[in-house]
Amino acid sequence: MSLSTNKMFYVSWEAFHRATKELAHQLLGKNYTAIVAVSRGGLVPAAILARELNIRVVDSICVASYEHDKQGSLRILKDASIEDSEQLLVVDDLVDTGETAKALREHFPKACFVTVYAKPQGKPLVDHYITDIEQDTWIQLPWDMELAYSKPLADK
Ligand SMILES: O=P(O)(O)OC[C@H]1O[C@H](OP(=O)(O)OP(=O)(O)O)[C@H](O)[C@@H]1O
Ligand SMILES: Nc1nc2[nH]cnc2c(=O)[nH]1
Ligand SMILES: [Mg+2]
Repeated sequence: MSLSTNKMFYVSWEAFHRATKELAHQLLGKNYTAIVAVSRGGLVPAAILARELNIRVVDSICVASYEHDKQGSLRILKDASIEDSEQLLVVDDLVDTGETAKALREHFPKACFVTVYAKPQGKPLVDHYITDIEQDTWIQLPWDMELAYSKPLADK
């Protein structure tokens, strides 16, 4: 979905950290040995999961989604150098339409694909996620926001 919706789900750094740690709890004890972060959104949860699960091998795959007529296809700008395996965690911040997840699952068919947030359309494509978000809601992530003054209600 695009940012045309006015339903927003605002995520603070603290809430993002808490939800990602909850994801780490779900993955603990499963013996993952490496992480591939789906850049850019997956970089932040990947760092948190690497710390919590004591995983020191962390790589990234850099992708860009096409817009307009080629919607759904994904361009790999830089591939990961880690091989696909059942001990590999592929991490993204969220799944929306599922197009990114679909392409990454094809790229890493053995790996475990996880996100922090999932919308209904993309949910079947993730192995683990923490928070359900409605399809028509835009997730505002903390790195896309800044603190700003808010007028008192009486002045609005
Ligand atoms: O399920 P989908 O509809 O494919 O959407 C999910 C993808 O969209 C966002 O990335 P985006 O392409 O905005 O780029 P970024 O991570 O570089 O910000 C998000 O980080 C996921 O990777
Ligand atoms: N920040 C953000 N990026 C997205 N990419 C696809 N869906 C979303 C969303 O809801 N929020
Ligand atoms: Mg992304």
